[in-house]
Amino acid sequence: MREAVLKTTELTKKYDHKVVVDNLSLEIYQGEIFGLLGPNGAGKSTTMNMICSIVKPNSGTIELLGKDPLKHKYEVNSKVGYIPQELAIHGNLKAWENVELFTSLYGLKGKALREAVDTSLEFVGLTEKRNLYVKTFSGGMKRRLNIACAIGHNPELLIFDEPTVGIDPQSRNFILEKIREINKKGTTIIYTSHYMEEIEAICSRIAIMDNGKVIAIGTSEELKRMVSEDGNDITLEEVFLTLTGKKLRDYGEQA
Ligand SMILES: Nc1ncnc2c1ncn2[C@@H]1O[C@H](COP(=O)(O)OP(=O)(O)OP(=O)(O)O)[C@@H](O)[C@H]1O
Repeated sequence: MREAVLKTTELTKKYDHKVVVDNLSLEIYQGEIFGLLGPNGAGKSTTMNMICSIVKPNSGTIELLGKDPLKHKYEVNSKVGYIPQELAIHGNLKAWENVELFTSLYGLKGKALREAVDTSLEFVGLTEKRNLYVKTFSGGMKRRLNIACAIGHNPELLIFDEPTVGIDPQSRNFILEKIREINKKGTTIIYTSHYMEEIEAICSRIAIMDNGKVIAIGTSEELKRMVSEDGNDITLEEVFLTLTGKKLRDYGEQA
């Protein structure tokens, strides 16, 4: 039987009276690259933030690596890496200082910390830029550094929240290759993006989320067969639009 790295049961989050994550029950298995798709405001980041104990659920449970992250906060969170949508890095620190700062939060010290910083910078191709201030970095370099800050403690689960926003195809391709490489070493990955081709290229299973609920889940082929009989004549984007509709989301209730 496959081992669930993450299990959410009826997870719910409300802001004021609006339910933004609605009774979400989800299982993600060891070794997967699991893709999470959804229109703006679907509840993807809120879900990721609850999994990482950044946002507290109103109800429901989370089991992460077999434990309740609220009861075993340090133990569980030290095995998880989170690459947030908003860049977390500091422009007035050098590249290595950023990686050291974030990696030290997971308890690494001394030689182990120095080695983790070197390995992480090397992994994202920034060794030669280690002494530069981050405010001088291009968008692609910042995105790569954002990843370096989350991998030094060798997490068992890595969560990427739209890690390729606003970067060129070369940087994007580099990041996707690196995610595959990390996964091959055994790390389970959760990946959210609006880029369907990225999700299709790297994810073994995909969930489509809308209005706080998972409305479809499966491999890319299974999702395609949900809306088209043979599944060959349809793209993932067409599946997405068929299931979630074409109404713009960022105009809220007025649209
Ligand atoms: N701190 C907050 N206070 C109030 N409302 C919030 C807060 N954070 C998120 N929301 C609302 O919750 C809903 C879900 O937001 P969330 O960021 O989880 O969506 P998302 O699927 O990640 O969207 P996107 O693709 O745009 O990143 C949105 O309506 C958003 O405005």
